[in-house]
Amino acid sequence: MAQRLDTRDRDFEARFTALLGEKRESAADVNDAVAKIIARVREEGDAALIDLTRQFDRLDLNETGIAVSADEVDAARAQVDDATFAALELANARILDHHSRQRPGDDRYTDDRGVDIGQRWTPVASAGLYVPGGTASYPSSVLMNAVPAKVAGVKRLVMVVPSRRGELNPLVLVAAKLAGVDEIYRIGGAQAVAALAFGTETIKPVVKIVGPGNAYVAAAKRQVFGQVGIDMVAGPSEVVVIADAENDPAWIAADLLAQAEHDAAAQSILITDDAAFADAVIEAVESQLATLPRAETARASWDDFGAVILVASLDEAPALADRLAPEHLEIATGNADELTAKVSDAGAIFVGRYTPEVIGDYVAGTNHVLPTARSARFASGLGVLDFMKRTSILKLDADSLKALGPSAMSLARAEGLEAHRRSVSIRLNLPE
Ligand SMILES: NC(=O)c1ccc[n+]([C@@H]2O[C@H](COP(=O)([O-])OP(=O)(O)OC[C@H]3O[C@@H](n4cnc5c(N)ncnc54)[C@H](O)[C@@H]3O)[C@@H](O)[C@H]2O)c1
Ligand SMILES: N[C@H](CO)Cc1c[nH]c[nH+]1
Ligand SMILES: [Zn+2]
Repeated sequence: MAQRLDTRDRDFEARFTALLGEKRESAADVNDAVAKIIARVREEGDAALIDLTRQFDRLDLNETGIAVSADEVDAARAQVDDATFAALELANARILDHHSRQRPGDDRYTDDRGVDIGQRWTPVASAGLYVPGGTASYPSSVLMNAVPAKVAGVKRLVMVVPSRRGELNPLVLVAAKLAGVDEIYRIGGAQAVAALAFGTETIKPVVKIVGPGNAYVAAAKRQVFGQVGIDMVAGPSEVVVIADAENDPAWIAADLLAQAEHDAAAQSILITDDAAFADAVIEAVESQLATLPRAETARASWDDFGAVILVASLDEAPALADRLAPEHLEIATGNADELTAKVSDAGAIFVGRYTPEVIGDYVAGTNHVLPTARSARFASGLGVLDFMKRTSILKLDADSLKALGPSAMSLARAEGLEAHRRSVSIRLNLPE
């Protein structure tokens, strides 16, 4: 069962601090193994991909080819029923709509010294999208990663997805086509990340790699950073639910389990001001676990990392939420808007009793790739800006150079950089 805390207990601060410091990811050191895999892909290219895929995914790429063909993608549609396809189309359209609003604007103006100054946004030339395929497959994550890239204007979008024993979820391929992915390769793990970063005979390198994955994928992304850009390294899922006693305990229990079923290392936390309601939610979690297909995973997550925090007043909840900085925060209280305004550190906030986090996972339109492990204190969810970069633009004429140049020369002299000083003075015809 989840641990219980009460802000009125004398040991609360110590226990809450321990909860914040908890490491939920495997401590196993995968870095050395990943470094070796990356080195092999750099040296041997496709041959390393073929060998490592045989070893880790039990698939012979000599038989299937590394690339997924357009015919295979088209054939996948026939394996998806119409209702599921319609749901995918709705999700795609809403994610597209919402992310279109994130497109940044360029800026160009002339300041009071006559300097023409501004900034311009351009997309990265190519992006690699890692789609996990080890233990579960996530068509929704294909859309969440690919759509913002398309909205940003990325010209070449490359997807990698492991195909264990040759199996590929047809909905993943259908989602890739819907979102406009250009190339798909049936490889996974650190070798796929290395191929995207350095290229092989078959795969041209990309300039940015995004997408969630297991510890090997995360370590590989960290190791290739610099050669390519990466998004955040998102870890196991988490949710904090702030709820008053007016909720149906079964609804709140369902929300806690929706996160717990992702991963044994996922974390679900309830904050409430009513002890009897807390008991009722815990009871509902137990009864729902009895019929949950992924009960083993959800049970492990709830028992090992779940928590129920009792507060004297819900006014205490926003500060606790900020300290937890969760990936997802649900606020199911009568004054949900008021509490929402008081929280600043959360990846995404779901406001009110009728906004389960799961709607954000699939069809709301907001992105479900969000910062975990308290990184919402400094990071944001995946969005259009992750696929763009900003270039500043300056244009001076003789007069504006005369207006600004002398100050630049003074600062250059102060830094002992004479060539810098001369680069200005030579244009202003000033003496050496
Ligand atoms: N935050 C999100 O939005 C989000 C969404 C979906 C999934 N996820 C997370 O992504 C992860 C997916 O993990 P997964 O394992 O199912 O799939 P995965 O595709 O990330 O990993 C499978 C690959 O791992 C490599 N691998 C496995 N064992 C290895 C070993 N011993 N040595 C070297 N390489 C090895 C293999 O190459 C294999 O192809 C989960 O933790 C899940 O919670 C997060
Ligand atoms: N909740 C996950 C992100 O934390 C995303 C997801 C995909 N499918 C279902 N849920
Ligand atoms: Zn989810």
